This record gives sequence, C-alpha cells and structure tokens, in this order.
Amino acid sequence: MSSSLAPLVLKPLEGVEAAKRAAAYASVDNHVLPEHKVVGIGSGSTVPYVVERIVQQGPKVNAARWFVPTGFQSKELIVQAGLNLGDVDSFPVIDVTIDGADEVDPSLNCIKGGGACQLREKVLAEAAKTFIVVADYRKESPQLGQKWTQGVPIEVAQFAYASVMRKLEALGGKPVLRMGGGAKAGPCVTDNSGFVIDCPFPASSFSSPSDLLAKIKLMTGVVEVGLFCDVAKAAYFGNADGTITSRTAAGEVKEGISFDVQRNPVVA
Ligand SMILES: O=C[C@H](O)[C@H](O)[C@H](O)COP(=O)(O)O
Repeated sequence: MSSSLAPLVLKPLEGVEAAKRAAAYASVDNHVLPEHKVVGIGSGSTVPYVVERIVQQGPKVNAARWFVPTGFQSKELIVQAGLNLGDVDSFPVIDVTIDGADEVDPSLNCIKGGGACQLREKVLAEAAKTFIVVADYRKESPQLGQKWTQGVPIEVAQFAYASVMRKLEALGGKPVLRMGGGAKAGPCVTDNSGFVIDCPFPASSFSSPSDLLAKIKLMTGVVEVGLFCDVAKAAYFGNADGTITSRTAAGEVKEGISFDVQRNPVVA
C-alpha cells in the first residue's frame, strides 16, 4: 500500500448507499490502475462513489489522467473533484469506463438511462477497452424487465416522439413519454436536447435483449436505446450484508466477497 496516502475518513453509510459505495470502491480498485490515463465516468447515484475512490488514489496518479464524462452530472463530479476534464473528441479510446445500471442480467446485458444519459453512456462504454458496471443488489436480475419495470429508456429526436411511440406499440410495448417532474412542466429533455420514451415490453421480448435493441434502434427518430448488450466486461453488485458479488462477461461469478471500504486503495 502506498504510504503517502492519508488515512481514510469515511462517513458511515447503511443499506443501499453502503452497498453502492462498496461496489464502486471495489470496481475502482480492480480496474482503475496506475497505467490507465483516460477514464470514463458514468452517471447516476452510484458513480459519485467511483469518483470518491479515484480521488483516494491520490493526486500524483490522477495528475497524469484525463476523465471523460457521460453527461452534465458526471462533468460536475469531475470538476468538483479537481480531476482533469477530457472529452471523447480528444480521447476516442478510453482505458476504462465505470458506470451504474438500472438492471443487469447474468450475461451482463443492462438496462440504462434511468437518468436519461444513455446516449453518451453508450458512446463511452463502447469507446472503452474495458467497460465496468457498478450497482447495488436491487439491480441484479435473472432477465431484463423484471426489476426495472418502468420500461426501456429510449432517447428520440423531439419531433419524432409520436411516430416512434406508435412503432413501439406495434412492437408490443407500452410507451410513455418521460416528463420533467415537479421541477419542469413538459417532457424531460436530455443533455443532447432529445426526449425520452420509457417503454415496458412483455417478458418474452427480453429473451433476446440484443434482438429487441436492434428492432428499436432501426426506428427512424430513435437516437439511442438504453439496452446495453455485450458491452460490459464485469459487474460489481454491493449486497445488503456488506459483501460484494462480482460477475464477468465470461460467466465467472464470485459471491460473498468481503471488502473493507475503510482500507486505502493500493496505488503503485
Ligand atoms: O441515465 C442514467 C444511467 O444509466 C445510470 O447509470 C443508471 O440510471 C443507474 O443509476 P443509479 O446508480 O442511480 O442507480
């Protein structure tokens, strides 16, 4: 362990938040290595713990790195942490991207886009030599659509939303245009000025997530679909008992991994 790192002072967390933090820390320890100079930072409520652990690796290793965000939220995380902000224009090849997910199946297919960031997230996932998913135990699922029941998030060009919704209905979906919520009248608008349609499908549609993805992606007006198929190399799930489950795309599963979040990261 690097002796130059100050002892960690972590605020106590419980339940789901503790699970998110443990999964995020484990993913950074295993995949953000000193030789990695370009790191993609995903979106959502788990990713702040990813950035926290990266900062704990120390200013020396991070001074030589660039961090590429998947949207406004992660850009702010990078800037607030004092890390070097990069862009995928400048770094089209990323060493490792770490991101959250709304649901993950045993093959590591994911539903993403609960925070409407799926377009930039997918660009950074595909640009990465290694794409890693971090989540809490609620997201691990035998088949997509069982845990994240509000539907597949689909970003569309604004003027095409009604036409895409009709096509999604014809595909067996029950599309709903996502609204901005209490803070905004009208639809949710993404970082790319698109609208988002949330579309639940019958369970049979998720027997092949990549087929479903291909069908939706071909609809004119669709910008990106929150189905990530065959992209993730590994996933880390924080469990309610404080342990971690890891899964790899190759099918390796490790359950009950103990992880001490109070321990400093190992930095060469
Ligand atoms: O658009 C948002 C993203 O796909 C998030 O990564 C996803 O919603 C998971 O977020 P959280 O870590 O808050 O569950």
